[in-house]
Amino acid sequence: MLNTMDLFTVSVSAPGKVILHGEHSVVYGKMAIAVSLGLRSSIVIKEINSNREPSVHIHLPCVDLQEVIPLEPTVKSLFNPKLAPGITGKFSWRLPDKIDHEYHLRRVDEFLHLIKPNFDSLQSNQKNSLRSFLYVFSGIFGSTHLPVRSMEISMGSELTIGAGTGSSASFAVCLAGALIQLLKLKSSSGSFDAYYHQSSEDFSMTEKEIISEWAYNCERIMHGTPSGIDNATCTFGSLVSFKKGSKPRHLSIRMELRVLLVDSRVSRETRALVVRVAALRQRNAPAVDHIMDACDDIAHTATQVLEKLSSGKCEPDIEADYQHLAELWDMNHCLLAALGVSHPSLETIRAAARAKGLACKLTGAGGGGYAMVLIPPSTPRSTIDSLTGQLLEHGFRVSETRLGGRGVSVEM
Ligand SMILES: Nc1ncnc2c1ncn2[C@@H]1O[C@H](COP(=O)(O)OP(=O)(O)OP(=O)(O)O)[C@@H](O)[C@H]1O
Ligand SMILES: C[C@@](O)(CCO)CC(=O)[O-]
Repeated sequence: MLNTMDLFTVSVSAPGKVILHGEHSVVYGKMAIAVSLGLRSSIVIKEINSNREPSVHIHLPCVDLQEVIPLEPTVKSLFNPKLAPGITGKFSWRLPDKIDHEYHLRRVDEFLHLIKPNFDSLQSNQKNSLRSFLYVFSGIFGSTHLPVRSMEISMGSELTIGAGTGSSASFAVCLAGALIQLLKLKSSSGSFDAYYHQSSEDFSMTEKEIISEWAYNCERIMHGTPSGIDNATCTFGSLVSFKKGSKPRHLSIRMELRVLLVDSRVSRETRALVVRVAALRQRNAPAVDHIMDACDDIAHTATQVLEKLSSGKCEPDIEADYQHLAELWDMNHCLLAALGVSHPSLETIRAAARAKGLACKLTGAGGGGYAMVLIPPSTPRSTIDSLTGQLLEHGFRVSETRLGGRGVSVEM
């Protein structure tokens, strides 16, 4: 019999991400680099004693959703996920890349329709959050013998949802991280199958790889064919480089780039912008291919400069290295503008930054969304405050944040 001593609470956070270089060109096989944001999502899972039917109480204020999911039918319908066709053995939570994704997702969808007959009338962001929750919860706990009990789960985020800063990956990384942390605590606490003799307070590299893969599966639920760069960046933090068809590469950059992250408040659709670039390329293939090659060179050079800056070996060059980065940001923005994915609001932000001697580029698909202003360490506080004031007056949203911070972490 479990007593209150066995009730666990876990708290986990994960960053959002921005693309530093390689947006659009990554679609054509070039290198992209993304970096974690200082803005984070967080989750708290609290096991509770309840006299009512054992249930999971989910509170997702960012998508305006509050749900109670009964545990017993969840266990019956969704536990024991299957391995993908052609793979023999038994599924384990350590093998998210081996799950029969389509089948498990289909079971989750059928189950949600069963317990929530009005499921189809929910907004699509609410549906995706619920699907992702049940998918990961049953995928992880459904392959263990650990007893599941009533719990309260609540999630918050400092990120704007659906604006290109990786809120979906950050959400999924938090979720998978917290469930794995709970599993660690439960299995190290008693006489259950001991996955861990001792539960550590943070995630190991192997656990991070597992978390990133669960989050990748959630990204598939949200987007269909994600590249994998978002979940990797939100999990590992720091800098991730990515090329289509290869595994994302985690680069350990021990520095934090300071930026002003400016929300143009112009909504845009990534898919439409990608189509616009494809159409431009169809009419002007050689010119567009040269632009993509130039973006690729910029991504490679920027990686080298960042690695140099982070090595800490060359103190006297810091100013020059930041100047080099600024130059690369400027060139990259202009190349993206040549592809037709800037926007008057992004140009207004850039002009204000340039008037203060600061480099600025759009990030993500463009056409609106976010711009980033690079703030070298020597920038006077008064310059940052004055630029922020001007941008706010134009009606933009501005957050001063750091890029390149820690990835998924257990909060004390
Ligand atoms: N804090 C959260 N709580 C619940 N659901 C969330 C939360 N954050 C993100 N989501 C889910 O992620 C979806 C947003 O994914 P979407 O890819 O549209 O935006 P993004 O991840 O911010 O942008 P991008 O993928 O271009 O960086 C939401 O619709 C919701 O389902
Ligand atoms: C524009 C794009 O390169 C980045 C969008 O964040 C599209 C993609 O990589 O799928």
